[in-house]
Amino acid sequence: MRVCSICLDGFRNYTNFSASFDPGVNVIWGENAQGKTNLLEAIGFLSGARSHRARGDRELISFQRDQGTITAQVDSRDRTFLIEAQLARGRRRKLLVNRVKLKTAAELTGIVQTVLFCPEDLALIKSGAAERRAFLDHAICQLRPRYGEALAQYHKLLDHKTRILRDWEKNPSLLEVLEDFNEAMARAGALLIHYRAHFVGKLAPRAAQIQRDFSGDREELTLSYQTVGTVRNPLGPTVSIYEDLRAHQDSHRRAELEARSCLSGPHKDDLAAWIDGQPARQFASQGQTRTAALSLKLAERELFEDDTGQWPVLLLDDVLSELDARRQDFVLDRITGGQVFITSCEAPAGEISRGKILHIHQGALVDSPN
Ligand SMILES: Nc1ncnc2c1ncn2[C@@H]1O[C@H](COP(=O)(O)OP(=O)(O)OP(=O)(O)O)[C@@H](O)[C@H]1O
Repeated sequence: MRVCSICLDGFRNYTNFSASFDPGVNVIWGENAQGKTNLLEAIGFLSGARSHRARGDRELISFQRDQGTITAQVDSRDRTFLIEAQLARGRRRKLLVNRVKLKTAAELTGIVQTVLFCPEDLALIKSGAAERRAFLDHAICQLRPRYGEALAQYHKLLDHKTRILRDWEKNPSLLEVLEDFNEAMARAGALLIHYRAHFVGKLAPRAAQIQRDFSGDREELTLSYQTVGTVRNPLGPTVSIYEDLRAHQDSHRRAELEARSCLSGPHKDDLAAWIDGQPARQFASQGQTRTAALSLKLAERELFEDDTGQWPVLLLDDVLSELDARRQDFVLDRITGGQVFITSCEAPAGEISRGKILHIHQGALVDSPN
């Protein structure tokens, strides 16, 4: 899968802009606030018509304009697609593939998939479990639609159960349905745990290998899936996970009523990370944090390829800062397979063996030496 070329008009700080890309590495460099992330965002938009940072299309349209367009030629599944996104203020957006209007943005995900790393992803290592759960959920949802359904159902049930536990003293009749909620949550929760455990089982060795390659065999990254303590075998059949969750609910019933909140379940899961045996959250340096977060994303990308047979397009925003020369070299030269876009504030120090360098200044291409 590769993005061959893109045209942007009225998108962020781009007017009448076009660029073509290499099937390998594309380094997009320029000073601050020139449009590097905007370009990455436009490429990311081709997958699912979503931006990783805008809250709506309005933010994506240039300040002085009423509409903006992204047009791209993409090779995927041995075919060529022309993708067009027409964004307009006060009107619904239009998405077209080969000039045919799409019914849903999800149809784009079948053509282009992307894995994005941005500075906010450092939170994957340094912040609380919620960020890591969101990473797992996002990755597994893209691969397994059934997981997305179970996740949505679980969160709906959790909201209801939270309200029951909060209000039961005022309204004791609510307790009559508590068991039904527990039962349904254990069913959906068992599926979540099953999928997460299998995903992490495949992700962990890949991420560990990538971290070793990155650091010249100096660092060992260990990932471990942490779920409800009474689940004896998260990799086992969902029926036994379900039974363990039910037993756990029974033993915590009184505590939950007293606490008036839902104390445990897969909504508290974590993906714990250690570097050389020390918890990464407390002890990883800036560079190690960046490397570990990136190793997770690169491992996710490999699992995608295993599953679909195509490399997703890799978008790396501001990944090079804080990395030493060896780690920069790994990013620029040793990420193999698939197309990669990397933004940087500096021109690459050395040659890049395969790929293209695009210099961006005020939303325009300055030169492209190779
Ligand atoms: N809707 C918009 N219309 C016009 N300009 C916009 C719009 N949204 C953002 N910009 C501008 O685009 C410029 C470039 O933003 P971008 O985030 O791409 O910078 P960057 O090159 O990645 O910079 P940095 O290296 O600082 O991260 C900013 O000055 C921003 O104000």
